[in-house]
Amino acid sequence: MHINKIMVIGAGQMGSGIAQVAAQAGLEVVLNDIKDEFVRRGLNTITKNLSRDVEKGRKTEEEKRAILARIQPSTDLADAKDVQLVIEAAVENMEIKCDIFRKLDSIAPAGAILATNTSSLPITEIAAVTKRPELVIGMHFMNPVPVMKLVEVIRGLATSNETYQTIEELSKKMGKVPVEVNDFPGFVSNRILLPMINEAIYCVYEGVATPEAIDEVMKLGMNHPMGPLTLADFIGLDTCLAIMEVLHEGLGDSKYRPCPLLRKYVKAGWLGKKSGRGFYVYEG
Ligand SMILES: CC(=O)CC(=O)SCCNC(=O)CCNC(=O)[C@H](O)C(C)(C)COP(=O)(O)OP(=O)(O)OC[C@H]1O[C@@H](n2cnc3c(N)ncnc32)[C@H](O)[C@@H]1OP(=O)(O)O
Ligand SMILES: NC(=O)C1=CN([C@@H]2O[C@H](COP(=O)(O)OP(=O)(O)OC[C@H]3O[C@@H](n4cnc5c(N)ncnc54)[C@H](OP(=O)(O)O)[C@@H]3O)[C@@H](O)[C@H]2O)C=CC1
Repeated sequence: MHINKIMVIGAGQMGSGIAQVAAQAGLEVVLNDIKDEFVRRGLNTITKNLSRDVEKGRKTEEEKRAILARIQPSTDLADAKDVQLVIEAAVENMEIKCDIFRKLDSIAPAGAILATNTSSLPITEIAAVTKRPELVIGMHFMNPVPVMKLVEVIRGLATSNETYQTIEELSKKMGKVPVEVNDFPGFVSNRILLPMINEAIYCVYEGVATPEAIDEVMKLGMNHPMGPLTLADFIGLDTCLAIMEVLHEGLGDSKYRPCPLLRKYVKAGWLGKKSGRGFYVYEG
């Protein structure tokens, strides 16, 4: 299927990044969130990223303007009425995602693909709330989207080969490398990454070392670009907790139990970089 117009739902750190790379690839993008101020915040992030590209000589001012002109703000899901693809990147919450997919199923044209950027939630279950499960798929980008090469493409039980191929091609068009995985809790990326992050949080909880020391060990000792606690703050501690809950419940093994300190931080509203405080404090 040829795709030239898409909707991205959720203008947070992931949604804004996805909208940016899609517009850079020449697609018309409707960027949707529940409040206008969230859409504006997303557009500001995109503008900042593009301005940095212009400063570094990677894009011209004209290219920047053309990319921004392809992104249309929206706070109404009904704007999905003429798109060929929706990529949902709202919060990691099954009820919210199912609600969005139910509504989209009645709004988006027949034949439109409904993709989710979920980090861990079951694609098959999200697909089951629609009457088009063959057109539902996981399209899991990595943070920060403009920089990271991977898109994990997750087939639900009913996802058709045609849907898979369309998303595979589109990921390449967006400058990404698609990797096919099946629908299991946390897929591959977060099945492996999040237990490491959770274990790092246990190290803080049990007083094994300070957050700074733990991050130094993993950066200098394992050559990770960011230590696991910096990365947790970067992902968002609410998202990290949601993923651990999915692994714990979905795989039924106590080795995936979320660290109580992670729960406590999320309850306190310490969500990491996006809220100004997590394992570290962030200015501005
Ligand atoms: C939770 C999930 O479901 C899945 C996930 O996404 S898990 C998270 C996966 N992501 C990671 O693991 C990221 C790990 N961290 C890194 O790779 C690096 O620290 C990083 C790429 C984020 C930053 O790299 P760095 O070398 O430390 O910093 P910096 O020099 O500032 O940035 C490198 C480049 O990335 C760009 N960049 C950094 N952050 C960016 C952002 N948020 N948006 C856009 N571009 C960004 C910079 O402009 C810079 O570009 P140039 O070199 O071309 O000028
Ligand atoms: N953070 C990461 O590293 C990664 C996250 N993901 C996944 O991407 C998704 C988004 O994560 P992320 O961008 O980090 O989260 P953010 O909290 O940055 O952004 C989520 C955005 O969605 C909005 N939102 C909430 N409910 C709705 C709704 N019903 N309709 C439209 N928008 C809504 C939020 O508004 P409000 O602020 O009001 O809640 C917010 O603006 C999650 O599923 C997450 O698991 C995938 C890969 C990496």
